[in-house]
Amino acid sequence: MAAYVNRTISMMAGDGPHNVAMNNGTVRVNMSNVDSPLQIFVRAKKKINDIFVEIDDYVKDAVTFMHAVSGENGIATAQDVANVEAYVSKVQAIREVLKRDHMKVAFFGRTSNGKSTVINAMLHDKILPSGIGHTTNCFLQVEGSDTDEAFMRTEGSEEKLNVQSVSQLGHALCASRLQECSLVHVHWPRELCALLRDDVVLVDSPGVDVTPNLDQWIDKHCLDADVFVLVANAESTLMVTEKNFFHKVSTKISQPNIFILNNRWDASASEPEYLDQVRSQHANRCVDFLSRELRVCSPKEAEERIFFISAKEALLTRMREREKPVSSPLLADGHQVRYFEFVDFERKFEECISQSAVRTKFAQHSRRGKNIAGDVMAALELVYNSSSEQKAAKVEKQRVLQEQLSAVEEQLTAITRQMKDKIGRMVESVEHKVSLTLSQEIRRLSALVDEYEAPFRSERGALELYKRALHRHVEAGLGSRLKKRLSADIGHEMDEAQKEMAERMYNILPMHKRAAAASYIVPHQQPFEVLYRLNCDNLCADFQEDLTFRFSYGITALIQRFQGRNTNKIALKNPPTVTQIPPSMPPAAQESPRPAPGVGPLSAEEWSMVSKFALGALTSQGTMGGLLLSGLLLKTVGWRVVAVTGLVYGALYAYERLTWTTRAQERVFKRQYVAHAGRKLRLIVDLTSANCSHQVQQELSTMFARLCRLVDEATTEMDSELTEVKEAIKMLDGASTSAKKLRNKANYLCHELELFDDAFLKH
Ligand SMILES: Nc1nc2c(ncn2[C@@H]2O[C@H](COP(=O)(O)OP(=O)(O)OP(=O)(O)O)[C@@H](O)[C@H]2O)c(=O)[nH]1
Repeated sequence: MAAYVNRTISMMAGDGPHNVAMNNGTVRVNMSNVDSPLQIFVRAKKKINDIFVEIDDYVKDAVTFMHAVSGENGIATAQDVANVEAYVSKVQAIREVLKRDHMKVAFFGRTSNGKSTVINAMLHDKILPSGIGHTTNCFLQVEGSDTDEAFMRTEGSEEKLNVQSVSQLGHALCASRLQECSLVHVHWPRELCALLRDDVVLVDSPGVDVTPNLDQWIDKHCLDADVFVLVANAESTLMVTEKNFFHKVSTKISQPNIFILNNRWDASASEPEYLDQVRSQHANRCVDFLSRELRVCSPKEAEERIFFISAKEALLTRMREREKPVSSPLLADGHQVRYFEFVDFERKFEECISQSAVRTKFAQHSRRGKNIAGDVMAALELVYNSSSEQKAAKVEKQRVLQEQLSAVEEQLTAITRQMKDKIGRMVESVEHKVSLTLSQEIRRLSALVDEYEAPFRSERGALELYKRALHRHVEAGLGSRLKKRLSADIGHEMDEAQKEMAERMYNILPMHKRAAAASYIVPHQQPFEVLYRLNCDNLCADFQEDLTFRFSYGITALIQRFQGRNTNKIALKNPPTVTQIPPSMPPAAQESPRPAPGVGPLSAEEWSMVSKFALGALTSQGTMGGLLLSGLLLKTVGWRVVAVTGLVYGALYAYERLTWTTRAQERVFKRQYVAHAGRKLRLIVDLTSANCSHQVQQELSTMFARLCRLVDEATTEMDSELTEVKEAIKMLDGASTSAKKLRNKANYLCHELELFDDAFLKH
């Protein structure tokens, strides 16, 4: 009772939630809901919706990111992507639920206690059918419509029905009755009602005394209700059927918020003498019911949830206020107090439903939002760690590659320089060796020619055949000798040089390229052979033998011998260079007369003139010279000495003439051939040795170039690998930065949800 008085005084003083003004006995209530406790729910809903929009964007960004770092990039697996992707639909589902989230209040009570009238009063309009007897046939849910249009829909149907038909459909007396458990949605323009505007949904029910299916009701219509209002009849008292219903509710719902309205309190105006006692009796029973029987609140809290009202008067007042036509009689005494209590109920109800709905609906959303952000953050954390680890590994690989690359380049430069020097030295050495060996072989050319033993005939045709065969013999003999002396030696040196080259290159090559270089280290199957061409046919094409018989002691031979000795003396005074004349010439070669023009006491021309003169003088018979010379000799040595000398001379001549056989001719031929071929071969010593050294240079340079190509391929591979590594580092850097940003955004979202909890859930 004290609470009732205090509440009434408070209301009268105008410090209630709605501004109240008295005007000619009519109560006016400010319809503005700016200060309404329902705004807590409205603001909370808006806030959590906004946060979930951000979570939605965040999860989509995370999915895009995960796709980008999966697949070829290999930072995230397909499973990681799928895990994050699953949150997109989850967030969408929560957003859908959030859109539909509202504050639901369900009205229960016996038939004709005035449930529909209470709802109509709260909505400031006569929306639901009411009347004496059993009126409400099914569950009627009044909710806000986003349009100006008022309409209704039956359960499971999208068809919009005229709202006027609610009085038929929901009326128990209507012919087309619905099942009592079925639900009819009544959509009423939000702008016409503050409660609906603030997402409050009011559910009217048939009387709890008209059905045995209370469990079905509860399962279908009560589990998501934030507040229950028991509309009792103040003219009687709480009935067992009503109590039973709420006992069932409290077994299925933990700590339901229950308000008890003792309606029809206007009846007390006709019996004012028992007003306080009846009120006190009702109040005590209700407090006892809530606190002791149902145990849903303390007795003190229960006192705050029990009201004595007249819904009929409240509705009438509000209809008048809105200047709606009403056919109601004059209001009974005390109607203002009852109206204030009705308003007080609304205020308490709003506070309760707002807080309850925020807690029951948004707490779980907030929790799920944090879980989602946390899970996505964990997935991103893994990506961040993975990308950071991979990046560190790539940076290390980049460092190693750069070091390898510069080491290979440095070593290649050094090896190239050293190999160039080595090849140069080898080329010089081979040139010298070939030159020396060929010269030595030329010196023993006479032995080689003497070894040739084909039958010799001086006839022209046979002689030509003999010459050609001799050319081939010399070619083959010289060739095999050179080959024997040079190839093995130079080949060995070549092998050693090539082996060294390959080994040094092998060491700077990466492992997978070494096999190719290793093939060069294996000694050659075919030994290196020096290639040269001694074409005696061409070389000695101008060889012209002279097989004419010449007496050794003839005047001409003597003069020539004398001339040759002098020439030799002259030649010895002016020794030839090594390349011109080898140090030890074969005797046959040395016998060959060589003119030495412009040296000595007599020039070659002078000697020629003298010999011609002498010959001319001695060989022309009957000339004055011959006579003179004969006379001079006879006079000086006597005719006997002349005769003996002539005899010996003639004998010598005869001997030589007789021994001028084919064999002797062959010897002369070979001597002439050796002299000529030796001279010609000496001319090609430099060329041949240069060719051989060039061949060696080619061989070594080609192999070195091949090895360099291997190194080049390796460095190219390393370069491209380095480029790939750099690109991977760039990608991983971007991935870890993005993962970090997204991870931080999850922290921000969790923080936002914490702020939401602080603002709306922790009071
Ligand atoms: N005197 C008086 N009559 C009321 C009050 N509230 C409702 N009534 C009347 O009681 C009758 C039943 O009201 P309803 O609102 O239809 O009652 P209900 O609980 O919805 O009834 P059902 O829909 O049948 O369950 C109507 O004639 C109302 O005018 C009230 O506070 N005082």
